[in-house]
Amino acid sequence: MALWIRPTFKVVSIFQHHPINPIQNPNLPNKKKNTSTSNASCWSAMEAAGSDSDGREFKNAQEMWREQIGDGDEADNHKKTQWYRDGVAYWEGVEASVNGVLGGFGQVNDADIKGSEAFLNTLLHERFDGGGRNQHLVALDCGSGVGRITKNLLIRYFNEVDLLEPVSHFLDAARESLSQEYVASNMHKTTNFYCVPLQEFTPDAGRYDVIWIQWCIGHLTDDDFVSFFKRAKVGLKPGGFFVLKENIARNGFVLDNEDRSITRSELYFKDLFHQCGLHLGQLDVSYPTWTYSIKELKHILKVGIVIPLDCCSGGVAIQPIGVNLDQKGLPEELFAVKMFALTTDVPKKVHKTRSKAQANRPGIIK
Ligand SMILES: C[S@@+](CC[C@H](N)C(=O)[O-])C[C@H]1O[C@@H](n2cnc3c(N)ncnc32)[C@H](O)[C@@H]1O
Repeated sequence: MALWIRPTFKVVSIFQHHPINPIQNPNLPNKKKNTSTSNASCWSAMEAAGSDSDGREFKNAQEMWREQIGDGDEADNHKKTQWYRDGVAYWEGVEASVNGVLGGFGQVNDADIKGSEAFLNTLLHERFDGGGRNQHLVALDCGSGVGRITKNLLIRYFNEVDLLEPVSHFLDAARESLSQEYVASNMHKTTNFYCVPLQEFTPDAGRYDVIWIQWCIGHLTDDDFVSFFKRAKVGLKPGGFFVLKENIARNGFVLDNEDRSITRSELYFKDLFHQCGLHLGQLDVSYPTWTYSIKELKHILKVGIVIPLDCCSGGVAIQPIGVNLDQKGLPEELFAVKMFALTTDVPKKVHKTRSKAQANRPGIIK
């Protein structure tokens, strides 16, 4: 995808609780600083100005969408159909390899998977007893490309993984490479390979513990984004959740004219989540991520703050990831990448007692 890499953008690493700063790159026109809070319901992210990959400015997302797909009446249907055709046609011209689906940045695969694994591992422990080890876990890998995420991550955690991908030569490559994984792990397997796009997919009710959507939601229009998540919610088991991992625009949005996708800002996403009736899940602050030492966490996540729990266990907890975490360790010329855990549960309030906070003694990662 041409646009998931933006060489002209300077990515400044920020922890998720910091407000989004305006674009710092002097090559880009000055954008108005966003003074709103993250309360999506009282601010319409779609009002924010955006631009396209050729440097054209749009007053707001409505203006851009009107131009790209029309106003939604019958006469405009062909425009929307063309939007999706162009997106798939772009990927049909890309080599079926990890490097191909990562836009020539195959080297980010390791950092991406490590960040995702830490995030997933923490979420599974938060949401399921024993991290779900004694349960039959099922995941859906959306816009799976050649099965990179399933092969390197999901197949190790889930008993069954389904893949959804509209580009048939990617899905064929995934099927082939994952058949070897199946031999290696007789407990875990890929089950269904759906060659359909997200906007046409409805999952079986209650099938999935996790629906993973990475680097593909930018192909969906806002309306289809919302209707996809509304349908997909029904596909979650009780306790199940979505992981959405995506590039984040500093402000508004950036349209890619080549592959017909948009990169949305965090506020834009939050506005859409609100429309979908989804909540950013919450993590228990005191959950120890036993699998990682502080040193490893520093390397993998650079989350800013870790809390040593007790000296004997050596466990550490990630300070509330909220659940919306920056992916670290990617080249600076790429867009910032965030991981969101989305649930249908209304978030619980986290009460921190003074004594616990004192006992945990937060330390800053440098
Ligand atoms: C940047 S690649 C990412 C692939 C995979 N998620 C990964 O991270 O390795 C984007 C993927 O989105 C897929 N895609 C394009 N349009 C889509 C749509 N409408 N619905 C679902 N996937 C789509 C492409 O075919 C491609 O495989």
